[in-house]
Amino acid sequence: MDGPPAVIWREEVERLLRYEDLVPRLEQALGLFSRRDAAAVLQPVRTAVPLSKHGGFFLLMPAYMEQDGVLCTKLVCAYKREDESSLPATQATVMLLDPLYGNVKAVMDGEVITAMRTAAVSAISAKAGTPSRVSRPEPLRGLHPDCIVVFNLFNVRLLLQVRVWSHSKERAESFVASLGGAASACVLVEAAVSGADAIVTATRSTEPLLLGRWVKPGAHVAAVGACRPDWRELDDRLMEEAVVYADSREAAMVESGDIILSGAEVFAELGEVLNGTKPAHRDKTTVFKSLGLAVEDAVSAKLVFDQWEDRTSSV
Ligand SMILES: NC(=O)C1=CN([C@@H]2O[C@H](COP(=O)(O)OP(=O)(O)OC[C@H]3O[C@@H](n4cnc5c(N)ncnc54)[C@H](O)[C@@H]3O)[C@@H](O)[C@H]2O)C=CC1
Ligand SMILES: O=C([O-])C1=[NH+]CCC1
Repeated sequence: MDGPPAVIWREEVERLLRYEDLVPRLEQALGLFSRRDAAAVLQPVRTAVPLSKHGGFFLLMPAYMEQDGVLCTKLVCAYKREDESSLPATQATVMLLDPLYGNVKAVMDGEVITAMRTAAVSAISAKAGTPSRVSRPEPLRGLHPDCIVVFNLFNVRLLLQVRVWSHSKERAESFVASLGGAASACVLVEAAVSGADAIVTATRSTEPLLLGRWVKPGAHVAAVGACRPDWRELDDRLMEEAVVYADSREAAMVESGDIILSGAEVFAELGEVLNGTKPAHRDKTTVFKSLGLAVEDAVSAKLVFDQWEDRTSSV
């Protein structure tokens, strides 16, 4: 495509990206990534530039999928500080390029892509790591449509009850309200997680806030925050007792405070489980350390761009 890049912003990305298209592409991309086949995926560990003065960091996340003809990079800034700004703590922009000439085909909002692909990968990990005994025939009703789509897609029908904790009571309550009411806010982390089959941590905490002694044996934890080597969400006990999975081994050894500081070993990548080369220990306590992969953004951006081109050419 000649000419200036397409600019595809937030509302349009929200309209164009659907979990039912995204999830199979992510499963495939995670599997390809874990094969370490350079013709399928070339993705270095991302470049991180600390923004110490502002309590944040800047990440450059390139990926090249030769066989699929996808060349992409995401620029993302994430902050741990709390302030009065209404701007989100994680801000991202994705650029899709033509690998043949290097011209930029599209510049698109990366916040929706980041939020959706991260949630979908957590659901993929829960599908792999949650004991089958918690399955039930019908998902909990009344949840936000996004949750229902993700959980239905995977047959992860374990939502008997949803409990939410935030260090801000107002945020926990507003999140519960956004889920459609079929959830409850808890004042203590322990109350939110005790007895749970699946736990998601997605905070900007730099200290452990989920303690192993609260986690039911056999539970699955998707740990999404703590993406810097000195940040933590999970304590040493949980890291020692769990079988630990990660999206990328190399990234985990460089970026994950929960893994580096606890000395835990990464048993397998999620892609290896999806490829069938490593087992999912469903009946043990499992931790999936999510850091976020450029290849997840690349397949998401390709989906958005293909849909955008289809719509534009049919007008
Ligand atoms: N694994 C992945 O693929 C991705 C990870 N992230 C990471 O996930 C985390 C959450 O990101 P967003 O949802 O964009 O941020 P957010 O600001 O929307 O949500 C983070 C929540 O953490 C809370 N928080 C802040 N400090 C805390 C503390 N000390 N203890 C407990 N809670 C605290 C905030 O009040 C807020 O409710 C960040 O660490 C971010 O870097 C973000 C995007 C992708
Ligand atoms: O993958 C991602 O986009 C991010 N991981 C940590 C902060 C943002």
